[in-house]
Amino acid sequence: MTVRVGVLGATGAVGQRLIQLIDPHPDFELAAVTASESSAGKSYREAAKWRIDAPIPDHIAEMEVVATDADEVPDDVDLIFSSLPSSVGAEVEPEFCEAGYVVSSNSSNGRMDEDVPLVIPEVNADHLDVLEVQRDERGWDGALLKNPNCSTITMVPPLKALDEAYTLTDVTVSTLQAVSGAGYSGVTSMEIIDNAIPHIGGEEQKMESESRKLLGSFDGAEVHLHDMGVAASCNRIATIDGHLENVWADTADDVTAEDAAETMAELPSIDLPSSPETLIEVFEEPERPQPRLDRSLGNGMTVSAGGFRETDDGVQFNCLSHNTMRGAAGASVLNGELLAEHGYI
Ligand SMILES: NC(=O)C1=CN([C@@H]2O[C@H](COP(=O)(O)OP(=O)(O)OC[C@H]3O[C@@H](n4cnc5c(N)ncnc54)[C@H](OP(=O)(O)O)[C@@H]3O)[C@@H](O)[C@H]2O)C=CC1
Ligand SMILES: N[C@@H](CC(=O)OP(=O)(O)O)C(=O)O
Repeated sequence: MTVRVGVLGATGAVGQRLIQLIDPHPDFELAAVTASESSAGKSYREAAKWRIDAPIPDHIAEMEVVATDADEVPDDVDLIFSSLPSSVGAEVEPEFCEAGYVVSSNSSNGRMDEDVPLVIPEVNADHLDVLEVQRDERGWDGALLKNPNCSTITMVPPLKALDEAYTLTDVTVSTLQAVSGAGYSGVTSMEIIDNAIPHIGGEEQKMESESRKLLGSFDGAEVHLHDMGVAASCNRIATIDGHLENVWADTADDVTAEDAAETMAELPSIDLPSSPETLIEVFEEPERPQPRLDRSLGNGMTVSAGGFRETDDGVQFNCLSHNTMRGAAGASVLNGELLAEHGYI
């Protein structure tokens, strides 16, 4: 089955990654690219400041960028990927859903809404059926599915492994986040070179709330948040891609460093085209994972972990993932594959 797809915000940092993933995708065919009014009417080549180290596929370079409006997207598009600034997403995503489009969104608006599923397919695919509640409540033919924040996505698969085996009680995390997370015009070179910035607006709150929703349970009517405590501290550093995180996970049951590592290495992946064969790559070397060396594992979809150490209440470890692949575009594409597998498109 070929699914015709559109990308909202196709010229941005995440939008370009979406194009890169959709072009060779076995089941998806790109049919529409949207951006702001200032890009509408231009060819994709003219509108996008292409920053990926592989050329823009020729046929996509010549596509016309249209305004981000449901009337501008062909009716035979089955699936929309959204990578808009969240203020724009909050306005237009519901309009697309109301017009009948199924939307897999990477933008942060609505992630904690009770009738919006927030999903990492390898972690909580069962939450997808929140869409039934959403359709009942909102009367949409379309649907809105979200993937989480890129820093949250990095730590949640390792936490899922620990929670299944030892039950998490408290999590503390400190991040070292790449500049691509802020988008192309997010931080200037004068701000970040020879520097680190110990503040990323709203990021800590997202990690603290989204992780509890992802590891929560869905009873068929609502998602109950996990009752663990989560405290986050977020920092921007001068890497291009790849968020590295130091995590302290307290558990109800005793856990050794070796057992924690083994539990993570054994967390299964799933059978979707964009899922990596190994979901969590566990390193024995204490200095791994590192952004430059490990962000591209599993085509940027593998999470890596290492540096395991027992603490008084649980275990400490480091983890890493590619923020624009596993943390953004890859996450949305994987959610699109899940929607197709479950018959939502
Ligand atoms: N970068 C990352 O690692 C991650 C980003 N995200 C989220 O993904 C979303 C996109 O981020 P990113 O790609 O980095 O952002 P960019 O700023 O790089 O791209 C934004 C995109 O949205 C379009 N756009 C901007 N304003 C409007 C508007 N008023 N109407 C229609 N389209 C508009 C832009 O078009 P134009 O080119 O015409 O301006 C561009 O295509 C954000 O919500 C971000 O928080 C989430 C996880 C990770
Ligand atoms: N804030 C993240 C990226 C991002 O845009 O996250 P969100 O999808 O939650 O808005 C970062 O700076 O690395």
